[in-house]
Amino acid sequence: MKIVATAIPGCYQIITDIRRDDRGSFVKVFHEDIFREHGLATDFREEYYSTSQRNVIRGLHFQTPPHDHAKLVYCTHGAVMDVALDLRKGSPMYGQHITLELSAENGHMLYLPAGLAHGFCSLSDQSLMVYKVTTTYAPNNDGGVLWNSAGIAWPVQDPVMSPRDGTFPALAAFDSPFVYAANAGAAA
Ligand SMILES: Cc1cn([C@H]2C[C@H](O)[C@@H](COP(=O)(O)OP(=O)(O)O[C@H]3O[C@@H](C)C(=O)[C@@H](O)[C@H]3O)O2)c(=O)[nH]c1=O
Repeated sequence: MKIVATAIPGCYQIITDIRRDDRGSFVKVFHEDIFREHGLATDFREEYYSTSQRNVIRGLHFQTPPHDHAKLVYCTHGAVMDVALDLRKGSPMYGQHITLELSAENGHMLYLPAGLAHGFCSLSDQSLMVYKVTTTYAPNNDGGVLWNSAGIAWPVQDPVMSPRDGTFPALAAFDSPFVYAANAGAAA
């Protein structure tokens, strides 16, 4: 696997080696030594997945301190436009985002340090997204920023969304509890 820096400090695109043969494919998604060498968290505590139909947008989500976490995401079926938004006060990229395509075809993953919001738009009829996070689910610390308030060029204007995702504050009104630290890649 190749770990590639993005414009957001501590946030990495991870390019996996997809080994294809007559049976199908084989993809390694986690290697503790390689993650550690690059300063990425390795202490994942929970793992989950979701499926989304075409034009679904989920996000932009995070957990607040002290339950904030680093997150590794990848798509094992279909394709998504994935987004990471930097919410760390003092970060040179505060309020800015990156987008990249994650798909079963390209096998790319995204690693988000704590303090970033995450979201995606499903580009295929079915997208299966898998997550690993370094803290467990804390419903009272589960928050978000409004999907269309951060200048993201979403491919749909009228997405399928959860009611909750429409209630989050706009980025401009969001008082961030996250603070930028130089060792941004590590878990909280
Ligand atoms: C995130 C989460 C949700 N839930 C529950 C709450 C709810 O009943 C149901 C669905 O939750 P949500 O609507 O929040 O699911 P969803 O909108 O898919 O939330 C996800 O969005 C993407 C963008 C992320 O980055 C993820 O970390 C996560 O926040 O599952 C858990 O039990 N554990 C969890 O860790």
